[in-house]
Amino acid sequence: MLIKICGATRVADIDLLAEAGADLIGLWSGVPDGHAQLDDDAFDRLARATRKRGRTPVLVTLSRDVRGLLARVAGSGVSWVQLHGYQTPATVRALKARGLTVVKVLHIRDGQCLERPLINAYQRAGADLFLLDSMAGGRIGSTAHRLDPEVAASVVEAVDRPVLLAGGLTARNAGQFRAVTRAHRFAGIDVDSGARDERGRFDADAVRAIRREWTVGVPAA
Ligand SMILES: O=C(O)c1ccccc1NCC(=O)[C@H](O)[C@H](O)COP(=O)(O)O
Repeated sequence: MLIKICGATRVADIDLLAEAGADLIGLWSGVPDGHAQLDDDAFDRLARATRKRGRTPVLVTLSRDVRGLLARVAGSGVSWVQLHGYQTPATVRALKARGLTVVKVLHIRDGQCLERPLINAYQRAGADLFLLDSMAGGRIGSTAHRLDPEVAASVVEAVDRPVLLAGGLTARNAGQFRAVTRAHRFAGIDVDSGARDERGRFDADAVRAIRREWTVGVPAA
């Protein structure tokens, strides 16, 4: 299974996350006012540092501007894109046409998956993976709001692509999601808040504990 940690802003973050066991590292571009938004130079530098450490950088974005996204991936050599906003299936198709690996986020609010009617269209457009994330307090990411395990299990059953879970995940709540982690489509987890200390800095012990607890009983890929 994959461990994705989201929101690196410094090369020191990349060093820490790579050493602690992250497989994928989320770098933000096109997230206005986001706490981990990067300018283009910083994005390229952190993408290079991530690859140099043998990890996969992921462009995490709210943007619907396909030309802008293609320019960003061309400039940085990043090949994974996480569409975290309300991008359409057409956006997924346009990115897939350029050979990118596309992760489409499905938002869960009040127990409902907002994009459920679009799941088949995203699949036909070529989405490689889905990422389930919780919405809370008007925010659509890094909410630290725990996804409901039963709702997560029902969405995982409804899709035909591998799924990453997100939304308030920590080492401590791994046990609540065993029904999901045993599912054939479960591909891994994505964490921001739960990988940080009280000052908001990434915490290597927290990342190691997340890896240890979430891989219990999950066959190695
Ligand atoms: O954090 C945001 O506000 C955000 C905004 C736009 C795109 C992505 C965003 N968050 C990134 C993530 O993918 C987080 O890792 C995910 O939401 C899980 O966060 P957390 O619940 O804090 O573990």
